[in-house]
Amino acid sequence: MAEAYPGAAAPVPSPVPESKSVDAVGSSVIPIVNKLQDIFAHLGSESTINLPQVAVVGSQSSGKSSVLEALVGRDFLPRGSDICTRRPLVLQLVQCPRRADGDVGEGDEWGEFLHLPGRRFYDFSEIRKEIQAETDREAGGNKGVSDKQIRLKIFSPNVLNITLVDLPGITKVPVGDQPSDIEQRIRDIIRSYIKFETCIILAVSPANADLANSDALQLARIDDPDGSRTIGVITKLDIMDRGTDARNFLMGKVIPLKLGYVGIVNRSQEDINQNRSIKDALAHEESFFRSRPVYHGLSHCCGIPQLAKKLNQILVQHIRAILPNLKSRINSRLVAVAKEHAAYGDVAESKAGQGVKLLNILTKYCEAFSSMIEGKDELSTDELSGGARIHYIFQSIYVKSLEEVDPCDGMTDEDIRMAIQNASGPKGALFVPEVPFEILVRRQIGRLLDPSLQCAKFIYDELIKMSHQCLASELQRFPFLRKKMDEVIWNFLREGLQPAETMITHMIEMEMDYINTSHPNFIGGNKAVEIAQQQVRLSRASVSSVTLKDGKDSDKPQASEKGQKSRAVLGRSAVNGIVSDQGVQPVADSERPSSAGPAKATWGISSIFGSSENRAPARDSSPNKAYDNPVRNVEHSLSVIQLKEPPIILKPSENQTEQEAMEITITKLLLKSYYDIVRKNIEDSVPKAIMHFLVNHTKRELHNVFIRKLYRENLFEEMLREPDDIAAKRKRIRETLRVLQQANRTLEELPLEADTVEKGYNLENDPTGLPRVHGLPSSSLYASSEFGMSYNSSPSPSRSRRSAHSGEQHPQFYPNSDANGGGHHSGPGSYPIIDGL
Ligand SMILES: Nc1nc2c(ncn2[C@@H]2O[C@H](COP(=O)(O)OP(=O)(O)OP(=O)(O)O)[C@@H](O)[C@H]2O)c(=O)[nH]1
Repeated sequence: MAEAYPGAAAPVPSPVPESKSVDAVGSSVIPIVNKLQDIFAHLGSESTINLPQVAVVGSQSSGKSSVLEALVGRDFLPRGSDICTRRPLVLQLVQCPRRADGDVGEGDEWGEFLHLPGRRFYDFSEIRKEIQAETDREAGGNKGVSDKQIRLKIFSPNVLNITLVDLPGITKVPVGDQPSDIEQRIRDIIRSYIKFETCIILAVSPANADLANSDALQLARIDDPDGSRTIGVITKLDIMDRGTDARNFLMGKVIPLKLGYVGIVNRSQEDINQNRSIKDALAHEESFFRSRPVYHGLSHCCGIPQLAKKLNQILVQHIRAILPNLKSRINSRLVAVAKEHAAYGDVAESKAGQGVKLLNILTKYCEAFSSMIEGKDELSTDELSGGARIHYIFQSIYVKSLEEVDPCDGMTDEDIRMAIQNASGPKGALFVPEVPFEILVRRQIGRLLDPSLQCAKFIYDELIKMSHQCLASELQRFPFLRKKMDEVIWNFLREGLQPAETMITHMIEMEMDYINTSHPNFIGGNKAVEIAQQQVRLSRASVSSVTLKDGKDSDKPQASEKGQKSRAVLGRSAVNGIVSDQGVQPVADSERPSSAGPAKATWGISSIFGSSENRAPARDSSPNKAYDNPVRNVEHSLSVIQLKEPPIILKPSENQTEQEAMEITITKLLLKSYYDIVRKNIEDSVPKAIMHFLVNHTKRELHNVFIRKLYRENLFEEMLREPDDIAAKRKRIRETLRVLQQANRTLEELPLEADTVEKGYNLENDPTGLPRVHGLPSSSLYASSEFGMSYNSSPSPSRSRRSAHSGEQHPQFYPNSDANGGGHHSGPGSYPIIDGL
């Protein structure tokens, strides 16, 4: 039992039963925070609730450490009239698990310093000594100040995970080892903590100094100009000058603060010297306010419990801010888990039930497969899927690749020349024969087969991929069924691939089999010759201009003659005038094909050139000097001319004649034109064949195939057999769902609960079922004016109670005299002191 304080208006009954543990700062928020932590844990996230830090600032000896101690409820900080706090003390309260029986014993609460890892301080007076010793170690023994923190953790089942910071007090005149700029240094240390938006500032000002010039308020205002996180704490109300009081200040009339002020009476130095406990100090404080009529009606801003209440309110507001986000996270998780739970479904027992289930799965699978192909499935925004991938393969891979291929790819001019010479047989290259064009174009068309078959294979692979994705989560339950379904669909797809491939092969073979040179889009021989001549003329013009410049042209009559001969052949079939344009003599009339008109080229290939009439005259005109010359030469020779043995492999002579160049150009033009026609046909019809034989066929027939192969009564049991771990998983997911639903309900209730805490009520742990007021003395002596109650020095036990749910308070005066008998825990005796460590 506390010793009576001098000056107390009346003997103060014991605030709480000695054995009863009292509450630490924010303890009323603990249940809510614990619930939230549970919810976070269920979300499987690392996130926790980061509560704001609380820092005490003020001038030296203003009572900062005393306020902190009272809030924590244990004696462990060095206090005194001289400078005590010389290094920032970062005090982390850490909630540790409660014993199974719920009791808190001596060994359940301890302190640990960062600089002494692993050492637990169960004796709190030892903590104070270590703070002093550690301060001296860093800042020296002679009033020196250091910004190096001391970090202390207090472990207890009764605390909220919150950080409190005790800071050195502002001083003006350097003493001891303090440097000349001590005031600025201390201000800098303080600001390095209070500048953060998440820091609640307790600006402590002693009432026995000039409040209007408070260092604490002045400093807090710099970092919190609108006062949204500053609580003004006025200490030493008990030692104000006689005749003065802090009423106006507490009411915010002098320097207004959004969060308001709280007036405090801490232990005096004498009380500390006499080892008066915090509990006694709180009782004394209550008695003080009760005995000072000037503070009546200001109960909401008087006393440590009110300060605790204000802090609780801030914590609750902070928690409230977290709730909406948490709610939406829980909701979306709930939706996902509920979906997963539904996927596990129930176990069908009867044959009929199993049949329905199996049929259902097969039908759903086929629907999902079709939807995926048609693009009605859940549309991904990350990548192409299903049918869109098929389209991509057709257009962006297959068609694009074909279009990029040069029709003469893999075929050099020499190849073409060789083919022309071979096709001409022994007659020499009099005309461009049709045969090499056909051979070459066939060869190029044949090259379309591989990419077309590959395209079909790609689509087949895509369908296999889709089959994996269909009903993936639902079929996890039935691995045997999944395996069987995979087998069926894969076989079926393979069966679909075969006709598609055959069709593609046929289409290419058809194209190769009949070269339709009458195709309306085919360039035709005449046009090809025309273009080829233009090309040759252009290239020759550029060559001759170069040679003329060199002045060497006239020096080479042989070469010119040779050119005349080859051009003569071209001249016969080419448009009149073109050759002479090049400076070559026109051939004799007798050598001209009679029916060749000037606008009609007669290259001797009837199918290409459209008219077969041209062919005969062309043949008639074939004898020329080139054929006669060797005979003449032999007749005139007198000695035997020995011929060289022909080599085993014969290649055309190295020099390409102009006629040959022209023939090559024409052949290439024809090739390109015809190849383009075929390519377009194939580009169009290969995707159609694949869609018809493979994709759509699968879509149409899959369900029937499934039913035929898998829907057998004797297989139901086997098909729907679940692996053991699935049952366990179903159980787990059901439990997760239940927990999440619970968390969701808790979140629904939390705002109401938070509301209660914010108003200062906590219905928990009250044996009478009456609302126990946290952070606010349940004694009506402290009845809040916000509830229309006032401080009363002559308490009446007969005051009525009002429901906490309706936001009303239950005034109780002296609990021991409470007629209803519920007062053993209320009134000064049940004063909910902030303790618990
Ligand atoms: N009578 C009375 N004395 C008080 C009150 N608050 C603090 N004191 C005394 O004032 C002195 C300074 O208190 P501290 O809590 O050490 O003050 P502080 O602001 O932490 O001091 P420094 O850390 O040195 O700046 C101590 O002797 C306390 O007992 C009060 O409300 N009334």
